[in-house]
Amino acid sequence: MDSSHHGNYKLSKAEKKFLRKQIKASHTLLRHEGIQTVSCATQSLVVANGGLGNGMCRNQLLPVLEKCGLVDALLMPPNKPYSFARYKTVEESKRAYVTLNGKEVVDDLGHKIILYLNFVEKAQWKELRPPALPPGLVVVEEIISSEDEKMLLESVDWTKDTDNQNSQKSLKHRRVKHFGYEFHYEGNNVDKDKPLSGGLPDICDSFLEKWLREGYIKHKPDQMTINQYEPGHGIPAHIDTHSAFEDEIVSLSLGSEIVMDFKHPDGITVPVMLPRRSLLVMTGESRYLWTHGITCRKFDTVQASGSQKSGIITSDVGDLTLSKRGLRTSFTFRKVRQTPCNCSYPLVCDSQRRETPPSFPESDKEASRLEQEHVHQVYEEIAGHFSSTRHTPWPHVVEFLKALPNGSVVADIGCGNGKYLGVNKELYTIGCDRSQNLVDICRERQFQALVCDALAVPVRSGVCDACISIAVIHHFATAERRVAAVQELVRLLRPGGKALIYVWAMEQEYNKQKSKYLRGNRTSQEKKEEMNGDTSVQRLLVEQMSDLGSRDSASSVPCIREGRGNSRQVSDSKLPIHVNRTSFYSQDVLVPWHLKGNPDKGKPVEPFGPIGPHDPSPVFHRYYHVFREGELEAACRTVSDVRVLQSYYDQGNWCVILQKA
Ligand SMILES: O=C(O)CCC(=O)C(=O)O
Ligand SMILES: [Fe+2]
Ligand SMILES: [Zn+2]
Repeated sequence: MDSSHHGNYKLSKAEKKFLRKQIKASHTLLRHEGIQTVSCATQSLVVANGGLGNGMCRNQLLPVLEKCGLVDALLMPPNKPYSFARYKTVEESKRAYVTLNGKEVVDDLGHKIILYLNFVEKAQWKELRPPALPPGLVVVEEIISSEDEKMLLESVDWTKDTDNQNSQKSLKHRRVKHFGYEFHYEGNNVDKDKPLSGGLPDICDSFLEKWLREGYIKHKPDQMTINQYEPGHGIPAHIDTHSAFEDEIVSLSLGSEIVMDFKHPDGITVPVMLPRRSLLVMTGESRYLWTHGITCRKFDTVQASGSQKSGIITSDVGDLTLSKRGLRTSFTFRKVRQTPCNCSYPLVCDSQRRETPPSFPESDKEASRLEQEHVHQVYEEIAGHFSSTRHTPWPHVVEFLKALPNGSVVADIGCGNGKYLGVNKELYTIGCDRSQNLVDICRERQFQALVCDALAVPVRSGVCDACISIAVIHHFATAERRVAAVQELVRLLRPGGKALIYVWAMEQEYNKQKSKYLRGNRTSQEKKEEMNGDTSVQRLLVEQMSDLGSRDSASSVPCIREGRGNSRQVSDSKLPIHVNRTSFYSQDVLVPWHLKGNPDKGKPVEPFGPIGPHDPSPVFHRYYHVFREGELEAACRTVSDVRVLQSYYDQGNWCVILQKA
């Protein structure tokens, strides 16, 4: 049967609805994934909603497909809400197309999922993942016996109240216990002068001695953290603070296997299987440069055949499925460092910052200086690259602009490269930005724009019908300055005029959904934009198909992190450097921008430390104050003559629409 020919026979309402959705699935695959479907029958099908990314297991989908014929290959790419099936013959794939299209199947958790099938030329999947483990990483399987595992697990006493030593904590998404030295999550460091009494448990001693003897580890650890993860729990991506611990960090997995994600600063993610009773050894690059973390979820994407138990999850999408997590307890052993770290990764080394990072501003003057150095100057330097990553206007901003009456006068305060200036041609729009280079880009695009500070816009009061300020006010470094920026926006409005404000949210996970900023696993094209926090990257198919009964198993559990996710030591009032693509643990942060391209545009300075041989792209740090829920609204309420019409969360941002009285 050809999907485009349904003869003269009149379709029922349900059939029409199904057809619409099937066509939509095909369009979405093309638009977002570049997968072409074809109208003539072939041996191969793409099965939308039949993917690991929306909770479908290999052993659930395969029998369904096999009812229609012999399946040659079933490719299930990780985290994707679709899979590819190749049948032995076209006859069989046609049968599948006819019988399974629109068919409801039930996944592992009893959710109903409707499949949409389309023919493709070839069942193929280009794997972008490098086939190697991060350098310096080893997983030693079966390092202990089942009996020892049992004994170690039984030795952990979670009931004992050791609060006087402050070594046991119930964090939001796992339980922890510390030995030897306590790890302080607030500062991401240990107190070297205050070892905990008792040292490491005696029970660990014989194992450590044995691993030393057999060469799995080189140093005897003096600190241990026990983490316990229920299914759905996790640990945010982080690098164990360089200045706190020596090179070698090892973690023993007990009770259940789990997949740990390693991420390189360039954006590559390598998921690594840690089987139960295995020892993860991180040294060198894998310990110092790559982040490690465990995503909060109840299922992991694993190899179906089980031939290779540990290490990197294969890139063979013909052999992936989902595995239900169990209760995992890990013993992480580290050696506390007594001298500063001198690793070869200065960009991520808290011991090797050449200059001291800026502090939290104590006065308006300091705030202004911080903004100058870590907002204005940075945008001036990165303008070209920044602009090349900012194409797609955010839909709700577009909606706001399109809803304004024709002829409205609109100011875009902090217009960047002008991506909103031409959205609605029926408006009179003027942009302004603090960066000359960005304003030049706007002018090249034939938009009206001028350079100014958002605290002093050279426009008469009350002349604007509307104003927008998208991703700007979070760059002001005190609460007073942020309110003043709102005040200035309101000053421009005529009575009844409206303003739309977007600021970056501290909460990058909201309503059980991770923002695009947090979501990993992207393609190389996506990487370019995502690397520096652009939120306009392509949406996942699973979102597009949200009305098709899909669910995102990868983020089905809310996971607000307990304040970790950065490798830096946060001492006194120094601003912490945020690790891109991780949760925020501080509201005032420096967010790195990895400058790519135009190297001839003068050698930009590297603020904290030399550019190592490992990272060819200079890094700039932009200051941000990320807003907590309600904070933007509260700031707006202190401004007179204005009321908050609407307040909402949109893809990692807090947003308000104001109206002048
Ligand atoms: O659970 C694990 O294996 C790792 C724990 C970890 O990375 C840490 O506590 O720093
Ligand atoms: Fe760690
Ligand atoms: Zn270091």
